[in-house]
Amino acid sequence: MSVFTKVDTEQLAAFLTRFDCGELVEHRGIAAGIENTNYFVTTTGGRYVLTLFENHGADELPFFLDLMAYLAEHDIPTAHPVPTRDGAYLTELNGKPAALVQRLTGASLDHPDPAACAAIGHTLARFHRVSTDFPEYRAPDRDLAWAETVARQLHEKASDDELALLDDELAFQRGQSRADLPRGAIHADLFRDNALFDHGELTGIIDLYYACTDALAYDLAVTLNDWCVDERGQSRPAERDALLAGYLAERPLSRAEQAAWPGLLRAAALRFWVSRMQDQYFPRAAEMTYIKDPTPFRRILEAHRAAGDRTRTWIESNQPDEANR
Ligand SMILES: Nc1ncnc2c1ncn2[C@@H]1O[C@H](COP(=O)(O)OP(=O)(O)OP(=O)(O)O)[C@@H](O)[C@H]1O
Ligand SMILES: N[C@@H](CCO)C(=O)O
Repeated sequence: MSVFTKVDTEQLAAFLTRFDCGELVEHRGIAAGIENTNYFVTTTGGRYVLTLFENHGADELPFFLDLMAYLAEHDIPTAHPVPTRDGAYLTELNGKPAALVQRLTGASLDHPDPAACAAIGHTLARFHRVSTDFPEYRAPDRDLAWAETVARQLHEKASDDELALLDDELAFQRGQSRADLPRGAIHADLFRDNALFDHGELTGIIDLYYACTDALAYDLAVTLNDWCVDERGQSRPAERDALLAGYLAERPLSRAEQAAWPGLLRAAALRFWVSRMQDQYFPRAAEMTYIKDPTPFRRILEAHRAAGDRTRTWIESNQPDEANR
């Protein structure tokens, strides 16, 4: 359940007077999500999502909210935050940092078909084309230094074969550099449950609360690892080809990105294998009763390691012509 901070009707009605969004009609808690408190809010003016941020410091929230506004204003399907009458996106409710954002239509897909994968690839590339000019900066908070810190804690808990794989992969990743790769604001967690589809149309990219400034191609690798892999960690080729074709049609990868691609796929698998093991071995408070299985990401990592440079072949041979000249 994901209502950690209860908001009653009176409190919400008073809160909404800070916005030019009409009067409260109804509100109800949203069950999905494990990080924040979310409510669907209907007013006489429209439909919104109210988020009370449970784990983020108020200092990092403007980056996320400004990015959502920036993307929505550049025609990327994200929820535009609603400004208060004073023009602020970030406000406070019940002692928690809070924001009201537009409610998007649609629902996430558990089993996206190639057409949905092409749509997310295409839209992610459009996201990246504009996010390189987003003027704010946020350091990645799930980077290699973070993984190394978690790995040290896992030494007390994880199995010998998990630790051997983890240590070997960390050593490989220490030798990888992103210095030559195009950077910008990235989503960093664009899993299937963070995209909404309505009648086959991609209507929303949500939950930008891991967004940060990092290599664009890494964001593509994160997305591909979730959208195009089955429960056993096996690649789904039709979905993979559609997602990459959708992306590359809009934003070809540079030669440096093509060379880095096998390592980025591994880094993206490592990041979620590590965070899921952290949640499994060190569960946080009550909200973490729903723990996602780390095993698929271990399998994905092993598959990318076994494939070696073969994961680069597809990327190189499917670039639009001008990118390879
Ligand atoms: N702008 C929006 N429009 C429509 N639905 C939304 C919107 N934002 C969130 N939702 C709904 O609320 C649910 C939870 O939101 P979200 O994924 O942001 O939760 P969270 O707790 O912040 O994050 P996490 O997924 O990391 O646990 C989503 O699955 C979606 O159904
Ligand atoms: N998308 C993440 C959870 C939120 O970061 C996962 O599936 O592990």
